[in-house]
Amino acid sequence: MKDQILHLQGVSKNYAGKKALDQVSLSIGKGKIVGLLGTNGSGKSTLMKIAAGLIPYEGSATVLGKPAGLESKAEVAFMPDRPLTESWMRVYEAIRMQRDFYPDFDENKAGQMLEFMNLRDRDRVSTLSKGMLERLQLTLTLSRKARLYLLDEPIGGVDPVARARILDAILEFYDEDSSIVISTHLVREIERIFDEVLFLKQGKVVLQDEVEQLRSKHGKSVEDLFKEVFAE
Ligand SMILES: Nc1ncnc2c1ncn2[C@@H]1O[C@H](COP(=O)(O)OP(=O)(O)OP(=O)(O)O)[C@@H](O)[C@H]1O
Repeated sequence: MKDQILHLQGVSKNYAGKKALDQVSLSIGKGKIVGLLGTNGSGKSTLMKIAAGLIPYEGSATVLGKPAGLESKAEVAFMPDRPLTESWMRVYEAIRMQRDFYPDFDENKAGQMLEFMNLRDRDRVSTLSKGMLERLQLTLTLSRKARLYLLDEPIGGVDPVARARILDAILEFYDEDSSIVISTHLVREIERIFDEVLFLKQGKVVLQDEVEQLRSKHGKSVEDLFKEVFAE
Protein backbone atom coordinates (compact mmCIF):
# COMPACT_ATOMS: atom_id res chain seq x y z
CA MET A 1 0.00 0.00 0.00
CA LYS A 2 1.22 3.48 -0.86
CA ASP A 3 2.11 5.70 2.10
CA GLN A 4 2.63 2.70 4.31
CA ILE A 5 5.77 3.00 6.40
CA LEU A 6 5.76 -0.12 8.58
CA HIS A 7 3.94 -3.36 7.86
CA LEU A 8 3.97 -6.54 9.94
CA GLN A 9 2.23 -9.75 8.92
CA GLY A 10 2.16 -12.73 11.28
CA VAL A 11 5.30 -11.71 13.14
CA SER A 12 6.35 -13.89 16.08
CA LYS A 13 9.39 -13.87 18.33
CA ASN A 14 10.53 -16.52 20.78
CA TYR A 15 13.29 -16.08 23.33
CA ALA A 16 14.53 -19.49 24.41
CA GLY A 17 11.06 -20.98 24.14
CA LYS A 18 9.30 -17.95 25.63
CA LYS A 19 6.86 -16.22 23.28
CA ALA A 20 7.45 -12.45 23.30
CA LEU A 21 5.39 -11.74 20.15
CA ASP A 22 2.64 -13.98 18.82
CA GLN A 23 1.43 -13.55 15.22
CA VAL A 24 1.47 -9.76 15.22
CA SER A 25 0.01 -8.02 12.17
CA LEU A 26 -0.19 -4.24 11.86
CA SER A 27 0.31 -1.31 9.52
CA ILE A 28 1.53 2.19 10.18
CA GLY A 29 0.89 4.86 7.57
CA LYS A 30 2.83 7.99 6.73
CA GLY A 31 2.54 11.07 8.94
CA LYS A 32 1.32 9.31 12.05
CA ILE A 33 2.41 9.45 15.67
CA VAL A 34 1.50 6.06 17.07
CA GLY A 35 1.42 5.03 20.72
CA LEU A 36 2.57 1.47 21.31
CA LEU A 37 0.94 0.72 24.63
CA GLY A 38 1.19 -2.27 26.90
CA THR A 39 2.08 -3.31 30.41
CA ASN A 40 5.57 -4.54 31.39
CA GLY A 41 6.65 -7.53 29.35
CA SER A 42 3.90 -7.20 26.72
CA GLY A 43 6.47 -7.15 23.88
CA LYS A 44 6.84 -3.44 23.08
CA SER A 45 10.66 -3.37 23.04
CA THR A 46 10.78 -6.61 21.08
CA LEU A 47 8.47 -5.16 18.43
CA MET A 48 10.61 -2.04 18.20
CA LYS A 49 13.84 -4.01 17.84
CA ILE A 50 12.28 -6.03 15.01
CA ALA A 51 11.06 -2.86 13.24
CA ALA A 52 14.55 -1.38 13.73
CA GLY A 53 16.04 -4.41 11.98
CA LEU A 54 18.09 -5.40 15.02
CA ILE A 55 16.86 -8.91 15.84
CA PRO A 56 15.67 -11.94 13.85
CA TYR A 57 11.97 -12.86 13.79
CA GLU A 58 9.45 -15.15 12.16
CA GLY A 59 6.87 -13.81 9.68
CA SER A 60 7.04 -10.75 7.47
CA ALA A 61 8.10 -7.27 8.61
CA THR A 62 8.80 -4.48 6.12
CA VAL A 63 9.76 -0.81 6.28
CA LEU A 64 8.80 1.01 3.08
CA GLY A 65 8.52 -2.39 1.44
CA LYS A 66 12.02 -3.52 2.45
CA PRO A 67 12.37 -6.51 4.79
CA ALA A 68 13.22 -5.35 8.33
CA GLY A 69 16.93 -6.06 8.74
CA LEU A 70 20.11 -4.80 7.12
CA GLU A 71 18.27 -3.46 4.06
CA SER A 72 15.79 -1.33 5.97
CA LYS A 73 18.07 -0.02 8.72
CA ALA A 74 18.89 3.25 6.98
CA GLU A 75 15.19 4.24 6.99
CA VAL A 76 14.82 3.83 10.74
CA ALA A 77 16.01 5.90 13.70
CA PHE A 78 15.71 3.97 16.95
CA MET A 79 15.93 5.45 20.42
CA PRO A 80 16.41 2.47 22.73
CA ASP A 81 15.46 2.58 26.41
CA ARG A 82 19.19 2.78 27.27
CA PRO A 83 21.34 5.84 26.39
CA LEU A 84 23.07 6.04 23.00
CA THR A 85 25.82 8.09 24.62
CA GLU A 86 28.86 7.33 26.79
CA SER A 87 29.14 9.09 30.14
CA TRP A 88 32.62 10.57 29.40
CA MET A 89 31.25 12.61 26.47
CA ARG A 90 30.19 16.20 26.35
CA VAL A 91 27.00 17.05 24.48
CA TYR A 92 28.84 18.27 21.37
CA GLU A 93 30.85 15.04 21.25
CA ALA A 94 27.67 12.99 21.34
CA ILE A 95 26.34 15.06 18.44
CA ARG A 96 29.58 14.58 16.47
CA MET A 97 29.55 10.84 17.06
CA GLN A 98 26.01 10.58 15.72
CA ARG A 99 26.92 12.79 12.75
CA ASP A 100 29.91 10.62 11.90
CA PHE A 101 27.90 7.45 12.25
CA TYR A 102 24.78 8.41 10.27
CA PRO A 103 25.04 10.11 6.85
CA ASP A 104 21.44 11.37 7.24
CA PHE A 105 22.22 13.28 10.47
CA ASP A 106 21.11 16.93 10.18
CA GLU A 107 23.44 19.08 12.28
CA ASN A 108 21.33 22.21 11.86
CA LYS A 109 18.28 20.46 13.19
CA ALA A 110 20.35 19.10 16.09
CA GLY A 111 21.46 22.65 16.92
CA GLN A 112 17.87 23.89 16.93
CA MET A 113 16.75 20.96 19.05
CA LEU A 114 19.53 21.49 21.60
CA GLU A 115 18.41 25.07 21.99
CA PHE A 116 14.75 24.06 22.35
CA MET A 117 15.78 21.47 24.94
CA ASN A 118 17.95 23.96 26.92
CA LEU A 119 20.97 21.70 26.49
CA ARG A 120 24.43 23.25 26.27
CA ASP A 121 27.15 21.99 23.95
CA ARG A 122 29.73 21.70 26.68
CA ASP A 123 27.56 19.93 29.27
CA ARG A 124 28.98 16.60 30.33
CA VAL A 125 26.69 13.64 29.71
CA SER A 126 27.60 12.21 33.15
CA THR A 127 26.25 15.33 34.90
CA LEU A 128 22.91 15.50 33.05
CA SER A 129 19.74 14.78 35.01
CA LYS A 130 17.55 11.93 33.78
CA GLY A 131 15.22 14.41 32.06
CA MET A 132 18.11 16.20 30.36
CA LEU A 133 19.64 12.91 29.27
CA GLU A 134 16.32 11.89 27.69
CA ARG A 135 16.24 15.25 25.87
CA LEU A 136 19.71 14.57 24.47
CA GLN A 137 18.79 11.04 23.35
CA LEU A 138 15.72 12.40 21.61
CA THR A 139 17.79 15.10 19.90
CA LEU A 140 20.24 12.49 18.63
CA THR A 141 17.42 10.34 17.27
CA LEU A 142 15.08 12.95 15.75
CA SER A 143 17.97 14.81 14.06
CA ARG A 144 18.39 11.92 11.67
CA LYS A 145 16.42 12.20 8.45
CA ALA A 146 14.70 8.83 8.76
CA ARG A 147 11.22 7.73 7.64
CA LEU A 148 10.42 5.76 10.77
CA TYR A 149 11.33 6.88 14.28
CA LEU A 150 11.03 4.39 17.10
CA LEU A 151 11.15 5.85 20.61
CA ASP A 152 11.26 3.28 23.39
CA GLU A 153 9.95 4.85 26.62
CA PRO A 154 11.15 8.41 25.90
CA ILE A 155 9.60 9.81 29.08
CA GLY A 156 10.25 6.95 31.51
CA GLY A 157 11.17 8.28 34.95
CA VAL A 158 11.11 11.92 33.84
CA ASP A 159 9.42 14.71 35.85
CA PRO A 160 6.32 16.49 34.47
CA VAL A 161 8.16 19.62 33.33
CA ALA A 162 10.80 17.73 31.36
CA ARG A 163 8.09 15.40 30.06
CA ALA A 164 6.07 18.30 28.62
CA ARG A 165 9.20 19.69 26.95
CA ILE A 166 10.02 16.31 25.42
CA LEU A 167 6.50 15.87 24.04
CA ASP A 168 6.51 19.44 22.67
CA ALA A 169 9.85 18.75 20.99
CA ILE A 170 8.46 15.65 19.31
CA LEU A 171 5.54 17.67 17.89
CA GLU A 172 7.74 20.62 16.93
CA PHE A 173 10.51 18.73 15.17
CA TYR A 174 8.56 15.89 13.65
CA ASP A 175 8.52 15.70 9.85
CA GLU A 176 5.15 14.63 8.41
CA ASP A 177 6.79 12.60 5.70
CA SER A 178 7.75 10.11 8.39
CA SER A 179 6.04 8.25 11.22
CA ILE A 180 6.87 7.92 14.89
CA VAL A 181 6.13 4.95 17.12
CA ILE A 182 6.39 5.68 20.84
CA SER A 183 6.24 2.89 23.39
CA THR A 184 5.06 3.69 26.88
CA HIS A 185 2.95 2.61 29.77
CA LEU A 186 2.51 6.23 30.88
CA VAL A 187 -0.65 6.60 28.82
CA ARG A 188 -2.26 9.63 30.43
CA GLU A 189 0.90 11.70 30.28
CA ILE A 190 1.46 11.20 26.58
CA GLU A 191 -1.86 10.46 24.87
CA ARG A 192 -2.32 14.06 23.72
CA ILE A 193 0.28 13.63 20.99
CA PHE A 194 -0.96 10.32 19.52
CA ASP A 195 -2.86 10.04 16.22
CA GLU A 196 -3.26 6.28 16.66
CA VAL A 197 -2.71 3.74 19.39
CA LEU A 198 -1.80 0.07 19.37
CA PHE A 199 -2.44 -2.05 22.45
CA LEU A 200 -0.09 -4.98 22.90
CA LYS A 201 -1.06 -7.63 25.43
CA GLN A 202 1.05 -10.72 26.08
CA GLY A 203 2.65 -10.45 22.67
CA LYS A 204 -0.58 -9.93 20.72
CA VAL A 205 -2.15 -6.81 19.23
CA VAL A 206 -5.52 -6.46 20.94
CA LEU A 207 -6.46 -3.07 19.49
CA GLN A 208 -5.28 -0.61 16.82
CA ASP A 209 -7.29 2.51 16.07
CA GLU A 210 -7.20 6.25 15.59
CA VAL A 211 -7.44 8.12 18.87
CA GLU A 212 -10.33 10.32 17.65
CA GLN A 213 -12.28 7.20 16.61
CA LEU A 214 -11.66 5.54 19.95
CA ARG A 215 -12.78 8.58 21.89
CA SER A 216 -15.98 8.97 19.87
CA LYS A 217 -16.76 5.22 19.73
CA HIS A 218 -16.21 4.56 23.41
CA GLY A 219 -16.59 8.04 24.91
CA LYS A 220 -13.44 7.37 26.93
CA SER A 221 -9.89 8.59 27.11
CA VAL A 222 -7.16 6.27 25.86
CA GLU A 223 -6.03 5.85 29.45
CA ASP A 224 -9.47 4.66 30.58
CA LEU A 225 -9.60 2.17 27.71
CA PHE A 226 -6.10 1.03 28.54
CA LYS A 227 -7.10 0.38 32.14
CA GLU A 228 -10.14 -1.57 30.97
CA VAL A 229 -8.23 -3.74 28.49
CA PHE A 230 -5.36 -4.42 30.88
CA ALA A 231 -7.39 -4.91 34.08
CA GLU A 232 -6.17 -7.97 35.99
N1 LIG B 1 16.80 -11.06 25.39
C1 LIG B 1 15.77 -11.70 25.98
N2 LIG B 1 15.90 -12.97 26.39
C2 LIG B 1 14.88 -13.63 26.96
N3 LIG B 1 13.65 -13.11 27.15
C3 LIG B 1 13.45 -11.85 26.77
C4 LIG B 1 14.50 -11.06 26.15
N4 LIG B 1 13.99 -9.83 25.86
C5 LIG B 1 12.71 -9.85 26.26
N5 LIG B 1 12.38 -11.05 26.81
C6 LIG B 1 11.04 -11.42 27.33
O1 LIG B 1 10.08 -11.18 26.32
C7 LIG B 1 8.90 -10.60 26.86
C8 LIG B 1 8.64 -9.25 26.18
O2 LIG B 1 9.67 -8.34 26.58
P1 LIG B 1 9.77 -6.84 26.04
O3 LIG B 1 11.02 -6.27 26.61
O4 LIG B 1 9.59 -6.85 24.58
O5 LIG B 1 8.48 -6.19 26.72
P2 LIG B 1 8.11 -4.67 27.00
O6 LIG B 1 6.66 -4.55 26.71
O7 LIG B 1 9.05 -3.78 26.28
O8 LIG B 1 8.35 -4.55 28.55
P3 LIG B 1 8.76 -3.27 29.46
O9 LIG B 1 7.60 -2.32 29.43
O10 LIG B 1 8.94 -3.87 30.81
O11 LIG B 1 10.02 -2.71 28.88
C9 LIG B 1 9.12 -10.51 28.36
O12 LIG B 1 8.52 -11.61 28.96
C10 LIG B 1 10.63 -10.55 28.51
O13 LIG B 1 10.98 -11.15 29.74
